[in-house]
Amino acid sequence: MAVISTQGVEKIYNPGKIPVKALKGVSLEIAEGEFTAIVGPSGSGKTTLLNIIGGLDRPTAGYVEVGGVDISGLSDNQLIDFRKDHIGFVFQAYNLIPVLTARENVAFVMLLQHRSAQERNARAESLLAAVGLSDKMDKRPAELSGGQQQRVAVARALASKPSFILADEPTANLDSASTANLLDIMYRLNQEEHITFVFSTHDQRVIDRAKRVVTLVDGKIDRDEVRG
Ligand SMILES: Nc1ncnc2c1ncn2[C@@H]1O[C@H](COP(=O)(O)OP(=O)(O)OP(=O)(O)O)[C@@H](O)[C@H]1O
Repeated sequence: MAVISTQGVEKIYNPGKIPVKALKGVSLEIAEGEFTAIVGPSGSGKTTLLNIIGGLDRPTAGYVEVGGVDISGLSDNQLIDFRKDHIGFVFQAYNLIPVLTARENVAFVMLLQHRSAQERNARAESLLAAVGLSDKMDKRPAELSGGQQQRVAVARALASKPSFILADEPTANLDSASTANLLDIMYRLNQEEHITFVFSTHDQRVIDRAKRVVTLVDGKIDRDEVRG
């Protein structure tokens, strides 16, 4: 079954007098368990597409279904609830909360879902252990390296038990050791927990690990390659 389905998605930004056509009819199906990279030149529409799939932005035209729900039919409030329950984000715009520890950052998402304190703590600890941060649970973001912060972001994205994880440039600004580490974690979660990952990237090391590579050029899908 498709977890994500877009049909003829168009996005026109109109900040000034000249409209910018960021997406020009994108039709894409992502099945459960995929580990898919969205690649393409700067400005080709990767972030715009992820924002639309994640319900952070609405398309100008076209249809978006996530987990069988037509998200274009949801009100803004319904969309907020839908995102919270179904989608894990590892976005740069979704930074960690600086005054909270790693454990509290992960647990916070579950507080919004009204889970018990016991469940929040237990799950936060097991997720942070899964991303190799057992010894950093009580550190605040400023006390962690960029790679460690990204791993907290992955743990936080998983906390809500989402249908899938969207990651916008998850390895941007990471050194090679942190990139390899984060990729291993994402890959393992995909293989062992069957969590669907869709991520945009410029990073060849990340592209090399993807099982499917969708290339956007100028707002359209130029290539869609599934690897064996
Ligand atoms: N909020 C906005 N208002 C106006 N134009 C925008 C906005 N966001 C993006 N654009 C434009 O839409 C096009 C696609 O941008 P987008 O950020 O989706 O590309 P991208 O492939 O993610 O780029 P990069 O790899 O540089 O992050 C670009 O021409 C960009 O300038």
